[in-house]
Amino acid sequence: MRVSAQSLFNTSGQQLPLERIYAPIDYAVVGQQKSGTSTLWNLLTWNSAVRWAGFQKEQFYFAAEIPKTVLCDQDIQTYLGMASIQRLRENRTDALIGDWSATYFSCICCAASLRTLNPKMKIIVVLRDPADRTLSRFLEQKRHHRGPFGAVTANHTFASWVAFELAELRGCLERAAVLKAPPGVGTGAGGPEFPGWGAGWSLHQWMEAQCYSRSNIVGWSVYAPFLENWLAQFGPQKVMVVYTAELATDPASVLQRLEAFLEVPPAKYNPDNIKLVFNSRDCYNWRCAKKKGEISSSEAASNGTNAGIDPRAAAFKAAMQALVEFYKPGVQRLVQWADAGKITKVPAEWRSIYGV
Ligand SMILES: Nc1ncnc2c1ncn2[C@@H]1O[C@H](COP(=O)(O)OS(=O)(=O)O)[C@@H](OP(=O)(O)O)[C@H]1O
Repeated sequence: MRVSAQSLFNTSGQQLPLERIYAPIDYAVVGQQKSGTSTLWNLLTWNSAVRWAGFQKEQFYFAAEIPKTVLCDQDIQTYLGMASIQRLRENRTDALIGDWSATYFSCICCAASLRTLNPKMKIIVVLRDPADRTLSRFLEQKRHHRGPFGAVTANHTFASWVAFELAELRGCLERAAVLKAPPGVGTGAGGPEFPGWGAGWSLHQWMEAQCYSRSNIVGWSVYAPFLENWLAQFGPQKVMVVYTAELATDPASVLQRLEAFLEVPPAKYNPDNIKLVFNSRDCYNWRCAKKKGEISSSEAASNGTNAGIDPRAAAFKAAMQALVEFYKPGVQRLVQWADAGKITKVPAEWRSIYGV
């Protein structure tokens, strides 16, 4: 990126220190994809002390949508240039700069890369009811034929896709289980509280996490291994979990909590604006805002596709139930961490839906 000498001066003619312009990012909202990250981006950045890296919401710099594009050893200098863009644009270096790539949460090496970039970085994770996230991502791909999973889902209904991806995942997990260390070897008693990639995970845990990270629609909703990995690198004090459900019911509290976490002065938000929903199934775009009442049901939004999204159909109900069973152990782990005060309390609905 080219920087003119002029752009290094702020409006009052004072020189901006180069080491601040090109300083690493201060925080990252790492995902999860399809959990309301676009809404949060639009809401939280109404606070002028909170800015983002690059020109748009997501950079996909260290990981894109498909795991094979994970690039944890990407060029640092270019990345620092991305961090400088909003600082230069606004002629200031006092705002926080964050990376909003929702693909990082499931990227196994990204936590280590970001910690190397800035060990003081604050990490924000947005989590949605796992089965709902899966449905959301599937529907998006059905409607976006040119999306990364548009072609492979084209001939599938939701039920047939869930059966297919669950079978793939279970096969992968079985192969990973062969690597399970015998008792007393690897992590376990005496190991770190939150092990992660390069930070205490055994080969078995690494491969298991890979199974989920290579399964974008179903596997990315298994949050526990990914969250454990971020907690391993940053520790519970620097990782804040927010749930989509709270963003829906009480966005003002979520924003206040995040401002306190990021240690920025609180902004005054327009009460109507913070109720908006961005990037919904009725308008796939990071900046597209809808009022809640304007968003159609998943069933209605799937009209014209062969997605088979019908809450009354036995096949659809069975697929949702299969997902609930599959996600239950992961949700259980989140509940344990929440009960131990390590992460934000899990929404009450999750406890009843997942029976934990
Ligand atoms: N406030 C609030 N309440 C309830 N639901 C919400 C909210 N904000 C976003 N959403 C839903 O989150 C989905 C979009 O998530 P993301 O913006 O993270 O998607 S993306 O990863 O950037 O593609 C998208 O889900 P679907 O509509 O099911 O596709 C949004 O409707």
